[in-house]
Amino acid sequence: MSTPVLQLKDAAIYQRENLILSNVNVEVNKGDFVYLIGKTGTGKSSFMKTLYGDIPLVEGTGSIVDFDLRTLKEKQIPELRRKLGIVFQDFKLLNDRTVKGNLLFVLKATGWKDEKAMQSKIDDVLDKVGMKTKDFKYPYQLSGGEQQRIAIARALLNDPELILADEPTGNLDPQTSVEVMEVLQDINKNGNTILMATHDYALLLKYPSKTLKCDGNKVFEVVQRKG
Ligand SMILES: Nc1ncnc2c1ncn2[C@@H]1O[C@H](COP(=O)(O)OP(=O)(O)OP(=O)(O)O)[C@@H](O)[C@H]1O
Repeated sequence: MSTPVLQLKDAAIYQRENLILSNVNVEVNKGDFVYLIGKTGTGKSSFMKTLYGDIPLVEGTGSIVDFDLRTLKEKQIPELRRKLGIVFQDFKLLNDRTVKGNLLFVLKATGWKDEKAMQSKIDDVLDKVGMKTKDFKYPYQLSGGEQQRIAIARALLNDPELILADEPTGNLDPQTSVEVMEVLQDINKNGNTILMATHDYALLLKYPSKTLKCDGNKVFEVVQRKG
């Protein structure tokens, strides 16, 4: 049986008073890898922002990792984000501390206290993204692809029920994009659910999966043709 981790029904998404997407009906189930595609300005980021509580949902219904987006309170947002792993195009690592420092910062901010448990979690997530030997480096000493791997490791720290990746390969060259995509594919195969916004059609062709498209203020599923 499929277990939904995200469900939007007849939802409308606004940026201030501007309607960006309407009649949005979307379901993402546990274990899925789902793409969200669409031309620039069609609402992919607005859609993602609604999911992590940056834009309030004011029309329709929406639930994500057991939070009701319509009744979500400001003070629940950190708790929601703890259950989500969020990966951005521009990595958003803290440049004043090492890779390990970046990961420790998130663990401490989310209530972890036991030093041994934190070290073991850091080793675990860095291993998953193939960066275990680079925990002493500063972000500016890493390539873009390596920085994105660290951002993915950071997203995995609290065993998220859903990973939201907004253009995770947007700042990377094609070869590095494929490498980062391989990491995302691996963690999906290991059971993580991923929703990834992208405009990189080459990745879609290379790694076909369920695809939602934003176009003309709507979101609909597109069927990818084989061959
Ligand atoms: N803070 C804002 N206030 C008002 N309108 C906004 C705001 N941010 C974005 N918009 C508008 O909302 C629409 C959708 O933007 P959004 O960033 O969601 O698109 P996108 O598909 O993610 O594009 P891109 O691929 O360029 O990131 C655009 O018309 C944009 O101008």
